[in-house]
Amino acid sequence: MSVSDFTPQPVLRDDIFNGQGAVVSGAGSGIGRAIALRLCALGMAVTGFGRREDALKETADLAADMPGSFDFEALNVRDTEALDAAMARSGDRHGINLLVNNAGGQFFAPATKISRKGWDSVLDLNLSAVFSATKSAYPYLKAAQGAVVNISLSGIDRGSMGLAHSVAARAGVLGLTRTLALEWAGDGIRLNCLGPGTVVTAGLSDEAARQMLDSLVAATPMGRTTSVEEVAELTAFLASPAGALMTGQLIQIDGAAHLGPGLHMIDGGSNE
Ligand SMILES: CCCCCCC/C=C/C(=O)SCCNC(=O)CCNC(=O)[C@H](O)C(C)(C)COP(=O)(O)OP(=O)(O)OC[C@H]1O[C@@H](n2cnc3c(N)ncnc32)[C@H](O)[C@@H]1OP(=O)(O)O
Ligand SMILES: NC(=O)C1=CN([C@@H]2O[C@H](COP(=O)(O)OP(=O)(O)OC[C@H]3O[C@@H](n4cnc5c(N)ncnc54)[C@H](OP(=O)(O)O)[C@@H]3O)[C@@H](O)[C@H]2O)C=CC1
Repeated sequence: MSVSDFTPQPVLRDDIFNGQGAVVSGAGSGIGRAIALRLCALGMAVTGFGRREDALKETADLAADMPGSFDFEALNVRDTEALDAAMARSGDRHGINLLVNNAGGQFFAPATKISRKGWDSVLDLNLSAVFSATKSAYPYLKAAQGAVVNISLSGIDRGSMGLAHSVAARAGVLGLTRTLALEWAGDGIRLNCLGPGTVVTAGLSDEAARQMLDSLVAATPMGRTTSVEEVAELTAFLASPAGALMTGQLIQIDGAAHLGPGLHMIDGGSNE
């Protein structure tokens, strides 16, 4: 098994985001925290969203000496009213040059074991909340000619055992991303999806996930997991002038897992 803590060589100028603002959901842990910290290191004023105030506070402590800044709002992204109000506060404070819709997750279960309520919960978190956040950030993104990065999964085009709800939601996000890339191109707003492969975070730390890890790595042609820093660097790249003509894309950062023998065939649930 090869779990990666690979840290990419920085490729962006240290002050590239000075004077710019971002919102990152799920910034209190894992991928979202790594993205928030990288943006702060590059001079961005970042607002983090998440339900757990203590986790967001830890991110704020880690960002304390960085050139940018980190403030946060403890909220549930599924609460549209709270989301709209927090987005407006952040936008009014420092503008929104970048929105990162990272908060998300699901449970592994075969479709026969997913109740309608379970389906609705996963769709609400991983699709509808992304729509709400993006729509509510629109005036600020337009003013800044900004960018949106939606954190998705790799391999959503070929399905994934045990993830019917989540793959359907992420495919919906890709459709939304491409449609808004067309509708908002005239405003100078760009939207892209990033599809990480397996990333070892708290979200993948339960016993079932740990047991799957060897198989997940074995099904990844490049033979290792994706590090949170790699996802963060690519997010920053997409927000930078280097990504100026990139929009409507799903970029899979997964060591070719989506092409390989079958991350998607590893069964996280069982019909029994
Ligand atoms: C093989 C390829 C692998 C590629 C790697 C993929 C790696 C992906 C990793 C990650 O995504 S990391 C992030 C991980 N973190 C999480 O996933 C946690 C996220 N979970 C949640 O936020 C919530 O659990 C939820 C899924 C959004 C549901 O929230 P809600 O508060 O609405 O839930 P509940 O009210 O508790 O339950 C609603 C409904 O769902 C049913 N349910 C919950 N868990 C299961 C389960 N394990 N199996 C079946 N059903 C489940 C629950 O029973 C409720 O339905 P009813 O029973 O009331 O009908
Ligand atoms: N780890 C992996 O292998 C992969 C992960 N992903 C995706 O990357 C994203 C980040 O996952 P990862 O960092 O691994 O896992 P984490 O569980 O560490 O991160 C999920 C984050 O989302 C936040 N969140 C979840 N639900 C809500 C909600 N209703 N309202 C507000 N915030 C919420 C959580 O904060 P809080 O609990 O405080 O609300 C948490 O910070 C997710 O969308 C995940 O599906 C994609 C591919 C692979």
